[in-house]
Amino acid sequence: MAHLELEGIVQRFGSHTVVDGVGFSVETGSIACLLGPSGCGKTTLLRCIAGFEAIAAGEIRVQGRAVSRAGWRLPPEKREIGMVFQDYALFPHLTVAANVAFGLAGVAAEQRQERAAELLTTVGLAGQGGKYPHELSGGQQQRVALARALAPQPQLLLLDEPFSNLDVGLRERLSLEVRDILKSQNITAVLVTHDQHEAFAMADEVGVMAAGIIQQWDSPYRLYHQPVNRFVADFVGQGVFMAGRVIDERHVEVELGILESRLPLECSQGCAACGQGCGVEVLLRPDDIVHDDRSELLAEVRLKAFRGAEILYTLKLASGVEVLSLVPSHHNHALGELIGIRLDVDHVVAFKTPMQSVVPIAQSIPLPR
Ligand SMILES: Nc1ncnc2c1ncn2[C@@H]1O[C@H](COP(=O)(O)OP(=O)(O)OP(=O)(O)O)[C@@H](O)[C@H]1O
Repeated sequence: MAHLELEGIVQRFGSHTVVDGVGFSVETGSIACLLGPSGCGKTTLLRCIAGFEAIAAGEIRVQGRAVSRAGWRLPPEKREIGMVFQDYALFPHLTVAANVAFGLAGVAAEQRQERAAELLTTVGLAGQGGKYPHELSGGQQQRVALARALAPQPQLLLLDEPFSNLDVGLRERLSLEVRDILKSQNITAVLVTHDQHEAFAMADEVGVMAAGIIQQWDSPYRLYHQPVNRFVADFVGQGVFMAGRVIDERHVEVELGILESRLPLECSQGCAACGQGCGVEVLLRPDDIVHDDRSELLAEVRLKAFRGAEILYTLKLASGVEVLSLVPSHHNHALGELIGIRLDVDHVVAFKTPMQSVVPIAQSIPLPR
């Protein structure tokens, strides 16, 4: 049985529908993430799960038991749900150990201390229980907040942008550490974030939201490689769309040549019968364009972003269209330089162009070396 189930959830503020018919389920021990741009309704949905917000329609169930329906909700304190917030929300006048033990009302003092110490060890803060929150770094404070949320052994943990106050490096490391902790304790969790790196580092499944609707509920891998619509393709990962024309179910012609797909062409919007000549926009990720000195096909370096092991190049083709290419950073080329590229597309993702028009394909005229 799924640990958490949402069915047809609608939530409104006045006439503004913020969550519009959302449904998904999360298995026990699984980590799910709601990912989307600011204002898409993800925090509101998390608050509905926690019981802080009422719902206008649908049903939320925790371990098969309804906790919210239109016109009724189980109060948050009766849901056995733990929460971790963006701002840590620690009590400044209590020690770290006392913060962690706070949720253990009704437990004998000695056991509370033991449990707090045990949780602080779990989150990598052994021996720090006597300190006050202001004596800790942001990352350490968030670990305390996690330990405090885990103290009462909640059935379900909800995390609202838990790492967004931390710097990028720490954010990624802590997401992985928290994932480890949750997995080791088989805790079911739902995370809300607008940061896809955080979502990908932590979650087993991700729901990409826009305008109150889950656009795609999938594994991080499939969201990146098989986005179901242009919104998901744009929001998740980087890439460009290039005009193309379908040749057959495994081949699409774009200005760079003919793309051959190992898997049958996946055209969105139910375009199963993508036929010859059908106009499409093909998603090209930076890893689909490979730098190859031996290639006849040249592109001009317009921008470069050094990323340590790799450089993300923005390359201009002869037609003026720009594409992205992720290249090992020892291939360090200057702006304006012409470099050889070739396509290495494993799986072609195409979106039907409006009106099913047959688009003209620019010829891939080789740039002069
Ligand atoms: N209490 C409220 N009263 C009225 N409108 C609200 C309330 N809370 C949120 N909203 C509106 O609901 C919409 C969704 O807000 P929500 O906070 O759920 O989005 P979000 O995706 O979590 O965004 P962010 O990443 O910026 O937190 C926004 O348009 C917001 O202005």
